[in-house]
Amino acid sequence: MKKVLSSFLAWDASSCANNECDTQRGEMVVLVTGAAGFVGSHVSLALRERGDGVVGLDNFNSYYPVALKRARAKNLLKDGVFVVDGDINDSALLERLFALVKFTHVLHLAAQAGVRYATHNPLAYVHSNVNGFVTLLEQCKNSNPQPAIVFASSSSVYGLNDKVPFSEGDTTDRPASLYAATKKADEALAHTYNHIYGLSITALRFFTVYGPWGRPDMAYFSFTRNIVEGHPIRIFQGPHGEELARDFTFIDDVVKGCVASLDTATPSTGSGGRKNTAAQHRVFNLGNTHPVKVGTLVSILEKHLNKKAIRHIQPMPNTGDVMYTHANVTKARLELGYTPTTNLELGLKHFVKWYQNYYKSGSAHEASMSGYKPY
Ligand SMILES: NC(=O)c1ccc[n+]([C@@H]2O[C@H](COP(=O)([O-])OP(=O)(O)OC[C@H]3O[C@@H](n4cnc5c(N)ncnc54)[C@H](O)[C@@H]3O)[C@@H](O)[C@H]2O)c1
Ligand SMILES: O=C(O)[C@H]1O[C@H](OP(=O)(O)OP(=O)(O)OC[C@H]2O[C@@H](n3ccc(=O)[nH]c3=O)[C@H](O)[C@@H]2O)[C@H](O)[C@@H](O)[C@H]1O
Repeated sequence: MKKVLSSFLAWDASSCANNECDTQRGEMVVLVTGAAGFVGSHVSLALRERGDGVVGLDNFNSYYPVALKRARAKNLLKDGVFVVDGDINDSALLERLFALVKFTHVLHLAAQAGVRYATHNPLAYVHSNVNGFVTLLEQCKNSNPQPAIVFASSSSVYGLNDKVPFSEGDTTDRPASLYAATKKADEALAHTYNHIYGLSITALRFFTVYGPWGRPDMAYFSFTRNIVEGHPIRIFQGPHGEELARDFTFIDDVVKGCVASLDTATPSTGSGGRKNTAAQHRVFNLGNTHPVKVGTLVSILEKHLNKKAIRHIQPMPNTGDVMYTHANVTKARLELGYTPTTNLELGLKHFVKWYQNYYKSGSAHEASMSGYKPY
């Protein structure tokens, strides 16, 4: 594997041996799990572009079109990021990878995402989000040096809370979906590994992230496809006819939040499974702070696509949705310098341009969601 990896990597892993990298200067060596995914591919590119060492890991599962994941990985390779094809549950693979590369940081984004699909395939969430996370944490715990970990949690952990905007200190004990419950479990596991082993861990609660190279299972993407193809779209509403709203967050803002989290992550304090002193344990909201109704999102898409949607308004199915999300990002602003700058109007313009130029005509337009038809 060393030969295969080194021939693909555009950086010199030996320069970061013995943990001599200066993270303040951006000289990090980062394992990005879920690198062929939407968020992972964007952050990997951003890290690579500023000179950090990046190795990806992704199992290229077929939750949504694999061709899209392969196309993202192909782009990454052009910039010197090789994505290892493997599962985070494969502890032997992780051990080999960590023996080969002295990672200073792990950006853990691999997960079974999607709120509603959890009612169809709950065990996929347990496999990737719970078992997989523990397998990765065990590897980090046993590594020497122990890398600092930044991982994707979710706005969904706020569940049925109705106090808005959501702040990091709010309770998260009423998850509305199994997906949310697994992300809540991840946050609890992070606390434990920090407490016992001194692992430095940061949880990032993303709020409905969208943009070019996005996820075809998400509403903005499937709505676009259906509008373009002349199919109806379903817009969910609450039990009393209320419109649902989301704090839609543009990918470039989320990338900046991820990079700032890595840059401010302190090293873990344990080594080879032994704890020395307490290390960093942080939680941040990465949202946009301006919730928008789903119907408004559709109107913006109609404008950019210059085509009317066929709207079917329907009661929200009982599959784990919440009515409303809204991030308070004061903590992220103060500690990470995080300030979202792209509004939904502009962000969807970027997405539609990508969809029309690449996706519609590209090779990634294949259906492979294992028979699951979300919309
Ligand atoms: N996109 C959003 O709106 C959003 C919102 C909140 C949280 N998140 C979280 O952010 C992270 C990234 O989300 P995304 O939108 O890029 O999703 P994505 O599905 O595009 O990316 C996840 C990647 O992880 C890979 N993966 C899944 N299970 C794996 C496993 N067991 N081993 C190795 N690879 C595996 C998948 O193949 C995929 O490429 C996820 O943890 C997700 O739960 C996303
Ligand atoms: O921030 C998160 O924590 C989550 O963000 C994302 O979930 P959601 O906010 O549910 O995004 P998305 O599916 O785009 O639905 C958007 C809106 O459209 C509504 N919606 C959806 C489908 C449909 O057919 N009709 C409809 O009205 C729907 O009811 C909702 O109101 C990620 O997928 C998830 O991984 C998770 O991490």
